[in-house]
Amino acid sequence: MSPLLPVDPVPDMIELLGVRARGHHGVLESEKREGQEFLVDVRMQLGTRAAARTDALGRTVNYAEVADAIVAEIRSESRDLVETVAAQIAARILREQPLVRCVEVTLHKPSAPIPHPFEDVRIRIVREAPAVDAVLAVGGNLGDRAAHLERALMLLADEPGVEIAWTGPVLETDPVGGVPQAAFLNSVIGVRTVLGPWELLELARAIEADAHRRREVRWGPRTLDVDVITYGDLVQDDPELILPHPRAAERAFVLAPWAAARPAAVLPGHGGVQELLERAEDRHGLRPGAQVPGYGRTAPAGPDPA
Ligand SMILES: Nc1ncnc2c1ncn2[C@@H]1O[C@H](COP(=O)(O)OP(=O)(O)OP(=O)(O)O)[C@@H](O)[C@H]1O
Ligand SMILES: Nc1nc2c(c(=O)[nH]1)N=C(CO)CN2
Repeated sequence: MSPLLPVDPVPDMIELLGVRARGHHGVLESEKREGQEFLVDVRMQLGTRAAARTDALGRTVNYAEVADAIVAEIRSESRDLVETVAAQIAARILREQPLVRCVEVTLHKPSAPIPHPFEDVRIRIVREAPAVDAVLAVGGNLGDRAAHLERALMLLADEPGVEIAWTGPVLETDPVGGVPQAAFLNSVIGVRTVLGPWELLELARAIEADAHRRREVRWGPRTLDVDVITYGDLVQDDPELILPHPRAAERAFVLAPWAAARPAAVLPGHGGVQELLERAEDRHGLRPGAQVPGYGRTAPAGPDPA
C-alpha cells in the first residue's frame, strides 16, 4: 500500500540565520569576565502545510520566539564549551516548540581567543525530537463497520513515521449525541510517531477519505471517523485540532477501549481514563463488538513467543 501522506523529497525547513548576542562562554577566565559575540544559525524541520493552507501563525513556528530563546541561551550562565551552549540551544528549541521534529544548530564564535588570523570557529549539531506517543479513536456505523476499522489500522501501520504501539478491543456502542442512527463499532489505537500533530490529523483525514467518509450531519452516521485524542502531553485550543480531543473525557466509546488496553493511562488535563470512564454517561451503552484483526493487542508487535 502506498503512503497516504505526501512524501516530501526534502522536508520543510524554517531557517533563522545569524542571530547575534554577547555571551560569557569559554574556558579562559578573560572570556568569562569580558564576554564576546556569538552568532547562531538554526534550521528547524517541521511540517508547514497546515499553516500554509490556512495562513495561521499558530500552526507553525514563530521564528521571533526562537530568536528570543537563542539570545536567552547565549546570555545564560557561562559555560566552558561551545558544545554545551549549542546543545542547550537545541534542547530549548525542541522543548519550547513541539512542532519542530529536528533542529540543526550552528554556533559561531568568531572572536575566540586564538593567537592567529582566522575566520570563524563554529560547531554544528543536529538533534531530533523523540517520537511521540499519540492516541487515535476510530469508529463508524455505516457499511461494513469491521472492514473499515481493519483497513484504518492497516493504513496507519503502513505509513512511514507511524508505529502501532497497542490497540484497544472493538466495542459496539449505542450512538451518542442525539441523532437517531445505528450502533457504532469503536476502538482506540496507540501509536508512536515522528509526525507532527498536524500531519497526524492530515493522516486521520486521509484515512477517513479512504473510507469515503462524508460530512453531512454533525454527530451523524459515518463510515469511519478517526479523531486525534492525544498527542503526547500537548495541550492546544486551535479549533481545527484541539488537544486533547475536547469530548474524549466524557465519551465511554473512547475511554472504555482505551482503559481496557491501557488501564493506567491519563488524559492530559482531565485525569485517569478509568475514573473518567466510571463517570461517562454513555458507559452503559457498550458491549463487546466484532473480532477485528489487529485490535485488542495490548503489547507491541514482536516475535511470537515460542
Ligand atoms: N483532536 C481532534 N481530532 C480530530 N478533529 C478535530 C480535533 N480537534 C478539532 N477537530 C476538528 O473537528 C472538526 C469536526 O471533525 P469531525 O467531522 O470528525 O467531527 P465529528 O466526528 O462529527 O464530531 P466529534 O469531533 O465530536 O467527534 C474537524 O474540522 C477537525 O478539524
Ligand atoms: N457510539 C458512538 N456515538 C458517536 C460516535 C461514535 O464514534 N460512537 N461519534 C460521534 C461523533 O464523532 C457521535 N456519536
